[in-house]
Amino acid sequence: MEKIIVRGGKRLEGSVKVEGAKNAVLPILAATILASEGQTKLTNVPILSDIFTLNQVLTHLNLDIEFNQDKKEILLDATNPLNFEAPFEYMSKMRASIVVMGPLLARLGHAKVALPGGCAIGTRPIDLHLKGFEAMGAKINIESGYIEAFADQLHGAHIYLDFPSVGATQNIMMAATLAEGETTIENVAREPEIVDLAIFLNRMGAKVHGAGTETIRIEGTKKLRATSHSIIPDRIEAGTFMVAAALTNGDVFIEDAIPEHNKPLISKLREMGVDFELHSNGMRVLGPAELKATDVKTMPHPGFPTDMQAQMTVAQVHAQGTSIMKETVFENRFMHMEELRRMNAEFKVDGQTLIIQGPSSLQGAEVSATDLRAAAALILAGLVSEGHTTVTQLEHLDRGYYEFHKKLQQLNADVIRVNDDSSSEAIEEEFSSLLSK
Ligand SMILES: CC(=O)N[C@H]1[C@@H](OP(=O)(O)OP(=O)(O)OC[C@H]2O[C@@H](n3ccc(=O)[nH]c3=O)[C@H](O)[C@@H]2O)O[C@H](CO)[C@@H](O)[C@@H]1O
Ligand SMILES: C=C(OP(=O)(O)O)C(=O)O
Repeated sequence: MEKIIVRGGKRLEGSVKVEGAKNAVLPILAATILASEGQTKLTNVPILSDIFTLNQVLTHLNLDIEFNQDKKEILLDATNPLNFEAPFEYMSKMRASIVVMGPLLARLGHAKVALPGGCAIGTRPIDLHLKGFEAMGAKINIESGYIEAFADQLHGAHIYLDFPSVGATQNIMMAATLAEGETTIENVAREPEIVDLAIFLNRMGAKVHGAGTETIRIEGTKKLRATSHSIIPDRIEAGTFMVAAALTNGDVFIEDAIPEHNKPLISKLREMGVDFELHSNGMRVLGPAELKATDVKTMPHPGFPTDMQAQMTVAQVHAQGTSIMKETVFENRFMHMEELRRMNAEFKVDGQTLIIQGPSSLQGAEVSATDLRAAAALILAGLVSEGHTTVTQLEHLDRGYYEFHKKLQQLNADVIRVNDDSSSEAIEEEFSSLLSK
């Protein structure tokens, strides 16, 4: 096991490049199941544990996969006879693998997947995915922890989502590409990752219209073929570096960050006193000497993203004045706050709302990452804490950030990643070696 140790106090400066988006590549990998002809080539693929997990699922389903990590490129071939079952062993590792269900149902008329269950941030049901499949003619059985869906031929349908769920929009959209007739889905998710998936599907020969708006219309086709696609940059990784620059009075250029994808975050950080220079190949972020308090409410896109909530709370803890954070997307996404409390953060929790009294003078402590974005938030907090902050349970970080400590080092931060049992001499030596880099 490894841990990250942060020695606070450094101003972040320099340039950092973001990877391809985890939340875009996962559904696109699942969509390759739909191609009954040719070999798919995906580029700008991030090297993350979630990608390896989904590749295991796809390999189990009998796709041929080659991941060239040097080139950040994956080749996939789904022309073999495919299996219809994604077992618990893989589904339990990553709930996002539920997105194989729509493509399997569309391509094979049969899908059996282990129920994904909840996770640290909430219960995360999949009722909306299943309602969509049923509306398209699928029969659903839930038994012994597995969901099984059958449909000789899916047909088009008119579906209204009670909530603009990202996963349900993706699953239903993929299922509809090979359905007979036209499917309309209303109140869909509008995230940039939905648009990237629609572009990919249309390159495969699908007819998806309206992605990025509230209504998506899909004309079913008989067959889809493999294609090539470059994954969009990760707006949440970019956002995490924006907060890092904001916190440390930094001057950071975030290469490949797309301002359009991060409007609500940029707007809130501007309110807090952060300056931005927006360029065609990225953005320069200039953190102020002192951040101002601000109120934030998470919402489906184009609202403030829940995946930036934890990182933003660190900026609020560090800001002058009282800030509010209201989480409306997940019911249990404040677990990182109790870890921040050990670092001296001052706040109150009132249900789904945080009242944050800043600025807290943060003190380094041993803290544990409870989920992916909590891991990033605790490391960010370490950057502005006195002394050393040790963050454990890095398996959460590795789901969504590639070499996060190295990218922070490149920006001048004192951050190291060491084995759990490293001696204090070894740790000091590792920090000293940063000076010579
Ligand atoms: C791999 C991936 O892309 N993950 C993202 C995706 O997750 P995911 O696709 O799981 O998130 P959803 O948009 O589906 O979930 C949002 C809310 O809707 C609820 N819900 C969802 C489906 C359903 O059938 N019934 C239901 O009640 C969920 O419990 C949650 O409270 O979008 C989330 C919201 O932006 C992000 O935080 C995740 O990073
Ligand atoms: C919650 C997240 O991912 P997932 O939906 O895969 O758990 C995230 O990316 O912050």
